[in-house]
Amino acid sequence: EPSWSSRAATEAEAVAARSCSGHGSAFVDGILVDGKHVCECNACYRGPDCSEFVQGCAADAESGDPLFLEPYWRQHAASSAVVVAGWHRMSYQTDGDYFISIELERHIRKLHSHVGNAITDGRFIIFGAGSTQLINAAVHALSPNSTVSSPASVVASVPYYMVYRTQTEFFNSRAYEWKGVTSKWVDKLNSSAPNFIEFVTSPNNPDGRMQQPILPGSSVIYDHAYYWPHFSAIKAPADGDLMLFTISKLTGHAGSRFGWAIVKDEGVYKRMLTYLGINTMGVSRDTQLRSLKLLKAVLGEERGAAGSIFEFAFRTMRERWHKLNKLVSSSDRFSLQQTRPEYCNYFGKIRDPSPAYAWLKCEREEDKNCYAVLRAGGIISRSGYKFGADGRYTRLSLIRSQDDFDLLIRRMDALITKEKA
Ligand SMILES: C=C(NCc1c(COP(=O)(O)O)cnc(C)c1O)C(=O)O
Repeated sequence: EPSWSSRAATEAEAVAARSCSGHGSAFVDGILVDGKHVCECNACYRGPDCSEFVQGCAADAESGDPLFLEPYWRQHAASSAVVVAGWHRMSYQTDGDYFISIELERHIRKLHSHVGNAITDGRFIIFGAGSTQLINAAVHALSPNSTVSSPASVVASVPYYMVYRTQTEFFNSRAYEWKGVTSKWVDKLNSSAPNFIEFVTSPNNPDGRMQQPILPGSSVIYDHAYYWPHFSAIKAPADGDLMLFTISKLTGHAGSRFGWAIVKDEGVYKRMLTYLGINTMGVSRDTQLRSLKLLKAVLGEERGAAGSIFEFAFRTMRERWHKLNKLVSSSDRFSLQQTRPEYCNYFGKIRDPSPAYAWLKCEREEDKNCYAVLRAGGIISRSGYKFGADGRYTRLSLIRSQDDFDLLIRRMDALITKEKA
């Protein structure tokens, strides 16, 4: 009698065996045509096995969809797969308090200690459905009770990740309000800014800069989504009062919707827990199971070993940055953010830049809308306007699939070559 899990394993193996020419994937929960799971193709590929390139297709460099890590997980299939029993954690309750898995929290602390990118001792950890859910949970927790106090002012430095603004405006709470660019307030305020909540993204999305708070006395939400060896030298463990991390940019599993916050103050932590309890009663237990499996795979590898996730991710991002930088440096029409090699505690050496995004500037006077210039060249980017910046800038995502990146380079090369003709 086959074991109860063998049917699930057989089904997963059969779907994994489906060839999509390396330009797509079939999924166990994908749709079936003639009893077979269809191939879901990467952008610009089509056909039953995704083998057909769509001529003239625009390169998609718009979102930070972290598929650059998919090849790594295909190479580590056995250590990262998990079977979910039909009776797995059916209860609302988990073994830990507040809908949090004890083992997953323990592995997160172990991971930060291994990488050396954050202090977790003496801090509280809370889970969110992506760090996206924790962004507003943190704003809520840091805002004063609106019945007794004026609303908190939420600010961020340009260029900033737009969700800080779009969420704050969307929730339209009496407890807080979006007040725009941090630097605008530095001169206006007297010595301290007790009622300000400042987002500090470090490394920054879109330009990769390491950032520090600039408003004295503000409450700070440090967003360290990209503070991993993939994208940044690890210079010291982050030690902020409230820090956000996400599995999306660590393992690439944006679809699992798992992020966490590391919080120093117990009152702030409790208010975030209340938010998560009321909002969703915690993060899916299936997602917590899978996230634990992925972190165990990551922690099972030797520091910086060839083929380990941090080595694979850094090598991939460094090569992509090097290729794009070389191309753009040959043009006087475009320029990129300044980067330089830095010493990394994780790898124990000086390492080349490997940012997740290119912050591209159109240098010609007439090119006021850089997004449009690239779009005309068959490249979909994310306009600087969306980061509160000038339209002369636009962001290129470098963390997407190899197909997306290869096409981006092809289109960028053609655009630059044409400019020289
Ligand atoms: C996907 C993109 N950003 C994800 C992101 C997030 C959201 O990550 P999730 O944990 O996947 O919800 C949070 N913080 C920063 C600074 C981010 O850049 C993007 O910018 O295209």
